[in-house]
Amino acid sequence: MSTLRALVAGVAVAFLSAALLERWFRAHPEAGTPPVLYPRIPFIGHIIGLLTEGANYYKIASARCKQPIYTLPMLSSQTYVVTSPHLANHIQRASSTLLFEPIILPVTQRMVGFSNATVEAFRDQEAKNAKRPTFLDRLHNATYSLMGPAEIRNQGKVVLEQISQRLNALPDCDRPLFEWCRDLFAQVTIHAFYGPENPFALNPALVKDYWVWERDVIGVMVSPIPQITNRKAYLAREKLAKTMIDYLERKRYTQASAVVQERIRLHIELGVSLEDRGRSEFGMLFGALVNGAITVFWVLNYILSRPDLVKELRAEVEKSAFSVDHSTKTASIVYEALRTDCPLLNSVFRESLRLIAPMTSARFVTEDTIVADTYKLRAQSVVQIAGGVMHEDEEVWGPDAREFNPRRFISTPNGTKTGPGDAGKHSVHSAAFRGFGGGTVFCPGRHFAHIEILSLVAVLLMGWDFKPPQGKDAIDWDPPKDVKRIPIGVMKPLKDVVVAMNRREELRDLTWSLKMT
Ligand code: HEM
Repeated sequence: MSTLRALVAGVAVAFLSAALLERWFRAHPEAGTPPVLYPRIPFIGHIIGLLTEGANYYKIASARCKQPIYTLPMLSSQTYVVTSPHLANHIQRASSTLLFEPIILPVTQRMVGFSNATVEAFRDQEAKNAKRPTFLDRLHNATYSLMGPAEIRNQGKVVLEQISQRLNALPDCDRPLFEWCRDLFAQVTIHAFYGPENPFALNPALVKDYWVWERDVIGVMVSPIPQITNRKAYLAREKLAKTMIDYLERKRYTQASAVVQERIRLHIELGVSLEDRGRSEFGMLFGALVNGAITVFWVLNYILSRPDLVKELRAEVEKSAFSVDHSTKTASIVYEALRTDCPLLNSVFRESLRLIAPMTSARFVTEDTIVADTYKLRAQSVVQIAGGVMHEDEEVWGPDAREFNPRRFISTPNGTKTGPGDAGKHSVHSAAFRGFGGGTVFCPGRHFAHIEILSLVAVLLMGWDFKPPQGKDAIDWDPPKDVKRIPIGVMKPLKDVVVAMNRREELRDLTWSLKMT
């Protein structure tokens, strides 16, 4: 009984001290720092909010604190949340003191299980001291240059050939659309990056392990003992990491993409162990597979649930990018024409991303930094550009900000703000669309993702009909999204959508060929 009393007294004292401390801080906010949004439960309220509400918490907090930037105090540190595109632009430009590296390194270590020695090697203090480009600088530069719009063509051709082959062998039947998109996307993407001897090609069942791990990736990352608390996902991760290690050990990468070959070379040059080189490539898969696979499902969902849009898009693709060679019975779709001559398809792609991408671009403040000549960000804090909040902001996009508007990006890739009757249309700030991040951490995979997603969507629209499955009168489009997920990627559907996928009768006998010129 006395132990219980002591415990209750201890908790009461802790709460009282926390409340007093917080009152003190409230009375003495530091001059120039962004306004503070205090949590309802002192010190830990925002942490609880983020753990329980995920990306949605930034929307809840921003609705309470309608400011372009504000401070979320958490225990002894703080996070600054940026909700204005104008300030996002300033944050992106302050890249000498607001860094991605101190955030991404520990995150990746927890994600893939690197040793501490490898993380130290990645920090490359020697290069920093000598003011030379670090390992991560060189990896970053190689990735951006080898995945640029011109350099990505070879890899693009491989992925289009893979999609074509798999679709040509696809039987008509009812199938869960999300699961099907996800698995197809994983297979063709890993082939394009890691070549024909990639682990999923040698053992297709591994794709399922991949999604088991991905579903609980956050759990594995935050638990101190994931081998016990998140066992299934942890074991899947270890199995996948081992297959990547085996892939490297047996030098199965001779036909891999240029970017993978260069990554492998740079890791060997740094002296990273075989084990951690395998884990690093496994981590790379997360960037390459997950967002694209989920995005393709949502783009299809937004289009196929709107019969008029299906008609318009078919007409656009048919006019600009589609042709049939009757002598060989081949139907072709040319990617470059999709990119440059199909403005509605491109607009739908960006609009879909706008509605499913809640990602926050997180940067670590390495020294006190003044942003936009106004706000002081304190060293050792984190600043987050709240993509999900910005994407739903009516001030930015107009009164239909939460709705799907297929034409929003039709005249400019930045999007246009809608007004009453569309009379007052004007271009949106270039930093408001956060689907691929921005600044020095602008997604290097975006050109490749564009090739894959636009081509796959176009061929499915042209070659297949999507009808209700057996026994149903309608398709259950627009499943709920996992809005509470920690914002490390696009939102998944919480329920799959079953569809009857049948080849269109008039094109049934043709072989499909997706091409790059
Ligand atoms: C629809 C598909 C994709 C989406 C929505 C997406 C989204 C993003 C976003 C939002 C960021 C910025 C993160 C930040 O600011 O903190 C990012 C960065 C990154 N993405 Fe993507 N991505 C996609 C496809 C890909 C692909 C195919 C790759 C394959 C290489 C890739 C590799 C990366 C990498 C390596 C970074 C970090 C860049 C750096 O370290 O500077 N992404 N991506």
